[in-house]
Amino acid sequence: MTDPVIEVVDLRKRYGDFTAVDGISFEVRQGEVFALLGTNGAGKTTTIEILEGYLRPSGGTARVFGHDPAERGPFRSRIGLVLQESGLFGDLSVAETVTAWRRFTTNSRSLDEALDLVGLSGQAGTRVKQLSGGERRKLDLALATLGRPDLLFLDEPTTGLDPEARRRIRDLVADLSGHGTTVLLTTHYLEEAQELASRVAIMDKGRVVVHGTMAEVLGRGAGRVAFDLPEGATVDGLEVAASDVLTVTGRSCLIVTPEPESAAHAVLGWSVRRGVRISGLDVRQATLEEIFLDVAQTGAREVRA
Ligand SMILES: Nc1ncnc2c1ncn2[C@@H]1O[C@H](COP(=O)(O)OP(=O)(O)OP(=O)(O)O)[C@@H](O)[C@H]1O
Repeated sequence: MTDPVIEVVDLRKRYGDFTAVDGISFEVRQGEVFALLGTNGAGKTTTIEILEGYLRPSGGTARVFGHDPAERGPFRSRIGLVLQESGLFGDLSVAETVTAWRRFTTNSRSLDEALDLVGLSGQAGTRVKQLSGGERRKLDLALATLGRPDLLFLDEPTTGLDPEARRRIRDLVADLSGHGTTVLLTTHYLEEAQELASRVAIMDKGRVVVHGTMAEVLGRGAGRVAFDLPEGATVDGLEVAASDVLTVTGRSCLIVTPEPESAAHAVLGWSVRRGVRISGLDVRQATLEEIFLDVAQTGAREVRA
């Protein structure tokens, strides 16, 4: 296997007495989209800023392409950044901004290609200060991808965007990843992370509490089996496993279960035996959002997939 693009081992960051990052470890491998998720204040931005070389850790190690991220080496030209706050000159037009950045970017995309990539061609002449919040994020992304980086840090790249713009950015990230770009993504849109990321870490209070491939992480959460009873029927005789929780609200039934397939078998067997014609049977794994909410509610409970 190739060396990891990012390697974090027992990383710590203290601000005075406060520990913002409390001994986290993870790896990001070449070509993957890695989602670093967490509650507000969990320590994601602090971690990213260490990886970007803006902050020094208080302990542990962080390596990017095998280097200390604070080094000013040539490896830095392989990295693109979209920060939560970007400092651009409001009086320049979009085209002037991209043109200025092209001057100090090696192997740069053309102006037209850069704007087309993020859907900003129609705003080439607009001043930066007149862009909407979403258009501004698109410009950030155009600048971050101008030099065709091997590694892209995306800190909440779609915050404030409308659904169509978010879809476009999602497609762009998937496309960049498909062409070998490694992406470290933070977002509060969990369905976005679930769609894009192949691996995920969820942070809470400075610690990584869930970590693994997306399939491993989703497989650890409780799944759902839902169905509707016919008029007048009850769930009498339906036996669920000890780990399952069955809730009946009117005619709607929901089983929360670590084994959704087995629970669905039990429901179907019961329905045939008893002659109860159920409808709307829906069987699914936990979503990333449900797992995230579980983390947020139960706090820092070390779960490693
Ligand atoms: N310079 C600083 N001095 C003191 N505390 C800080 C400093 N920067 C961040 N913190 C604290 O460290 C904690 C982690 O902050 P961080 O910005 O990394 O969280 P986050 O996971 O990115 O949160 P969000 O999702 O809200 O952006 C927070 O409690 C924050 O208040």
